[in-house]
Amino acid sequence: MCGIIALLLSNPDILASVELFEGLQILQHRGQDAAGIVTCGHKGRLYQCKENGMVRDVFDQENLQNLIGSLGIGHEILKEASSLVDELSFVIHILTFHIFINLVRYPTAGTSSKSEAQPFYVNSPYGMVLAHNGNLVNAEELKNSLDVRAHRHINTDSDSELLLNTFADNLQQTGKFRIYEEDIFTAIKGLYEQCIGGYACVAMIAGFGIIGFRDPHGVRPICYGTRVNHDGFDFMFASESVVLDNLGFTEVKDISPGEAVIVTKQAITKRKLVHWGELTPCIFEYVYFARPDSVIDGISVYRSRLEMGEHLANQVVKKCGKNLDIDVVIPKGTNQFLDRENVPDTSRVAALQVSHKLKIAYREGFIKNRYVGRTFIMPGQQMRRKSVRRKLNAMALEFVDKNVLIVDDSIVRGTTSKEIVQMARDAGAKKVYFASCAPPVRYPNVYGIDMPSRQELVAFGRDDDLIAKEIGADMVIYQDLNDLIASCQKFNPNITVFDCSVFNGHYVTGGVTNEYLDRLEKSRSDLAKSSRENLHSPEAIGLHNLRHTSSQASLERNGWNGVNDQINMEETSRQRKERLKATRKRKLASSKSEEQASEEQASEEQASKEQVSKEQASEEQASEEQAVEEASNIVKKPILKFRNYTPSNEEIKTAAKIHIATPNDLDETLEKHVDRITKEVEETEKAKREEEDLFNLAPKKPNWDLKRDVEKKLAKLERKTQASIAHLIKARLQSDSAENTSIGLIDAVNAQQKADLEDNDSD
Ligand SMILES: O=P(O)(O)OC[C@H]1O[C@H](OP(=O)(O)OP(=O)(O)O)[C@H](O)[C@@H]1O
Ligand SMILES: NC(=O)CC[C@H](N)C(=O)O
Repeated sequence: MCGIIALLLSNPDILASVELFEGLQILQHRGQDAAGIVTCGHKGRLYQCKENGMVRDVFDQENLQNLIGSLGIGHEILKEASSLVDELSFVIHILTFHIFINLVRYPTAGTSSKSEAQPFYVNSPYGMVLAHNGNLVNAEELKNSLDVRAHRHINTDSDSELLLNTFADNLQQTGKFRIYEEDIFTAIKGLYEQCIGGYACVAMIAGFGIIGFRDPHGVRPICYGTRVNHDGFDFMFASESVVLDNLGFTEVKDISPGEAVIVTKQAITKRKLVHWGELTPCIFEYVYFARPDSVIDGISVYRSRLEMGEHLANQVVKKCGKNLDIDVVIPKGTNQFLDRENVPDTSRVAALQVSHKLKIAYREGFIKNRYVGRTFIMPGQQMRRKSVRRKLNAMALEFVDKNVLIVDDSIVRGTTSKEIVQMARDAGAKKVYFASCAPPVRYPNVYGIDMPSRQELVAFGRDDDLIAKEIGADMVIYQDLNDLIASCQKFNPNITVFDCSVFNGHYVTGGVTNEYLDRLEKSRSDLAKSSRENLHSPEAIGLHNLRHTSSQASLERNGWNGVNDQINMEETSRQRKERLKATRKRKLASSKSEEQASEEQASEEQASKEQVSKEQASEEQASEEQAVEEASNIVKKPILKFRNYTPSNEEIKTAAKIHIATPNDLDETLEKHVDRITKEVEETEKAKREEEDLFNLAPKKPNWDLKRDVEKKLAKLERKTQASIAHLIKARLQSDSAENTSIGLIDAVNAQQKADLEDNDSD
């Protein structure tokens, strides 16, 4: 699963990267394995930073500041890695983590190399980048067609590269030197017909704008919103509405299936391009993936989870009947702290409702360590299992001598349920019942959730009793699929079908054959990935940046998604600051000419003499600032500016200019705003035209064949022209109110004019 964002800011001097970074942090629960941002600077040049790791590991103040431009797209991804064979090999791999991460991680499509981290880039027919959430089921056919028909070189196994190249190829077919919205719509319409699967995409065309589009069945979520401020209007696409809410965007809408929305500095244009699809959003978003404070396709995720709890309580009563002997309802886990980086406590909302409905006490018996990420989206079975233990801690008091009902959002591989049932027993529970808000997961997901192998699903080929036995529970109680659908549909009855493929094996897009599922299983099961581990897989060419070392070091320190989390925050931040300092100095040194460097040295020496009484630390600081200032002659870096949001990252906070929007900022309607901008543009254009007229007095160049004959006449004409220009300038200077300062200049012009006239007469 991935989180995607695209942002266009009206003020060209504000860095889009800052809010893209904030947005990706808010979407961290959708993917923990890699993150990337690409921005577009003033001259249409693209800047990028993408790397393996959590958002906080990939970006820092320096690389955010180097992501120049007021528009950009961001992406974070969940990838999948192989299971490690046994506990011993797990330990070995943790110790040699740099090798581990290069060899065994694996995404939903393609490999896990950095070069396959999104966003992807192509340079033809325009500079284009794309990021997506989802998965294509006809990737092989597409790849073949792009090669044979379109002659496009596809360098990775990532389906994002295929989507981007299909889009680019379709644009190329329009044969235009400059594109317009119409051409983009034509290209995306073609893409809808060529690409089968679930995909929500954001793209950016250098120097043009940003684009959001969603597959014709609307399987994966994507929404957009606008924000009006003093500079104009800003526009953002995001996977979940919570990002838009947090960053102050309003008028939030979902992109409908088969629709595309194009946003430039001048206009927002949207169009539904195909009508053969029907909105079938993935129901697993509501069950597990999305944050409760998001609204997807008109359905509040939080409300749908409450409703799931209501229905689940009915199932408990149905299954236990008169023997209902539960003392306490306990959710799978409760976060130790509540802050914006937290992953959602998916089971908690439903568990509260179950307790309420059954009138049985609710207790938070499992406390979560927030530094350990979401285990379901972690690489490898051993790691998932170990992480559940590290992440959750059972409070014995809440379990001892009790019959407990543990409520979780889902049981997929059974890793979590098995571990926590055992933890409950170890803590002294008498009986352990396990209730799941989702029905049994029996089929693979092919639309972007990494559940590729039927064999790995604990419910595959097992009934409820066998599942209970497998996870060690006294009883397992599942949600009914119709009840799950009703829980979501209640809040948007217009949605008649959901993608429930993991529960019923029905794939709404078509094109998912048994052969495809077999292929998928063979290539992406934990077992298949584990044998890949031993293969050497060199890095493919990709647009990745030079941060491998630091990022790998960070992974070595923090472990994969926080699994190995002996986190020493101070040490981490100290090392990061040192790295930053060194990189900045290196960059400055290499980007300056020798002359500049020696000038700088001289001025640095001067500065240090003047400050000789100050402490060494502050001297260093000053010279660094001076160097940065000089470097800004090469690339002028705009100020980081946050709006409607106070950053949590201290480093960024100190470097940023915080601007909290007042209600007045939002008073203006979009229409009024656009009118105002139009007027401003017209006035500027008019002024420009008037200015230009003065200089259009210069004669046009003669035809070369006539030049010989008219050369003399031309020379005379030129002198006369000069005299006229001088005359005009003089007239303007005389009318100038600051007469005194103009006198010298008028005399000079007079003299020049006189000389010209004498020269003229002599002809
Ligand atoms: O049966 P499994 O294969 O273990 O998968 C299901 C579990 O995975 C998820 O937890 P996760 O730790 O990923 O998410 P959370 O942080 O939201 O609790 C989910 O909430 C279930 O507990
Ligand atoms: N989880 C996802 O949405 C995966 C996106 C894409 N298929 C990739 O593997 O990069």
